[in-house]
Amino acid sequence: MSRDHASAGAASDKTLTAQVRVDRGAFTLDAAVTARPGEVLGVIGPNGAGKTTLLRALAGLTPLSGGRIELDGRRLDQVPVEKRRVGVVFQDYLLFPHLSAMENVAYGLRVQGHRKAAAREVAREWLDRVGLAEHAGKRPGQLSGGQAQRVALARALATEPDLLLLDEPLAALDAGTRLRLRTDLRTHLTSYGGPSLVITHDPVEAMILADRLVVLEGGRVVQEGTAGEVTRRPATDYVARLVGLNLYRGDASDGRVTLDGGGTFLVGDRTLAGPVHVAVRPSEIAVYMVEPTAGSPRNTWRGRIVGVEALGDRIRVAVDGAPPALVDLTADAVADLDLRAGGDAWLTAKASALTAYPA
Ligand SMILES: Nc1ncnc2c1ncn2[C@@H]1O[C@H](COP(=O)(O)OP(=O)(O)OP(=O)(O)O)[C@@H](O)[C@H]1O
Repeated sequence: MSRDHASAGAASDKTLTAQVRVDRGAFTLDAAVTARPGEVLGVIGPNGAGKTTLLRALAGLTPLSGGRIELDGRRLDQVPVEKRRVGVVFQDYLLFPHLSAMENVAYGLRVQGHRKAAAREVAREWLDRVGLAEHAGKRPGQLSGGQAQRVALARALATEPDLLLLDEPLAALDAGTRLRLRTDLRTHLTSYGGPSLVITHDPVEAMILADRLVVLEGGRVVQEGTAGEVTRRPATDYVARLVGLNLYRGDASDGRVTLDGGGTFLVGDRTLAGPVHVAVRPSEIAVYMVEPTAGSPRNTWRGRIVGVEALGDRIRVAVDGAPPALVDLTADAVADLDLRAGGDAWLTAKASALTAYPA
């Protein structure tokens, strides 16, 4: 690293604390996010949830209607955009088509006031770090998607930003390239040292890249936590679908949950009372063609098969009943049971296989 670059900023000691409000006609984003130095915050949510709006607001590209953005207690939202030291990787990278990879990376440093030679030296180092040393002279049009992504990442990191923001950084890549770059990106995010925020549609990507997840829906944070916390106890139908869980709402009393949509579940926990969620993995539900005889404490209910579809190495069966359920079976089991859409089936789930928690 050149001397004037090394002295430029210290990304590693700043915590992001933001309360962001953006009014956009019918849509309002009102979300609080925090990220510690070195922490990668994954932002997930359905289309139109406000993920990009959040990122643009943090970057200063969309004005706040309210709230504040602080880095280590200092107001970032009062700093002019060009002085914010925020690195952004956009979904389509937004590289300058007429500049070489090296000039694209050097650009941000030039804007920060680095001299041309120093900026080029740092840019070369960064292209080397992302494995593109021999492509420094190429323009974006001569690079593959994966290479362009790495130039965009190098451009964002070269400025030693206090905050790093990435909007669907791997979405534009083909599946194979995405897989390879995911691991590289995780490595770069880990060595970055400042707080970073990654928007993604892909739950697997979120789990690999992020230390903690924030789920946005309708402009609000509906859940946050580690991937494990979010997937074990989804707070909304969106999260449950994302992680492939059945999620039910109901009212608990004395180890029994009366489900809002009809039906009851015996759950293991007798201490729960009042509104609860019950999450059940599709693989924890068994299917029978005739009513099973009573065994260990379990829930048994009847339903109609409304869908049978292949899902990787399993078959996912959708059953309409009280309650409805998604069930994962092996192909052999589906053949043995002679399951087909339109037929009736009995479902069972052990009380111990249900996760019940306060809603
Ligand atoms: N320039 C704009 N003017 C007015 N409304 C906008 C504008 N951009 C986005 N919106 C609205 O803001 C809401 C949130 O959009 P945003 O792009 O932030 O969502 P997102 O979670 O990033 O969605 P996606 O996953 O589809 O990219 C949407 O309802 C959208 O219609």
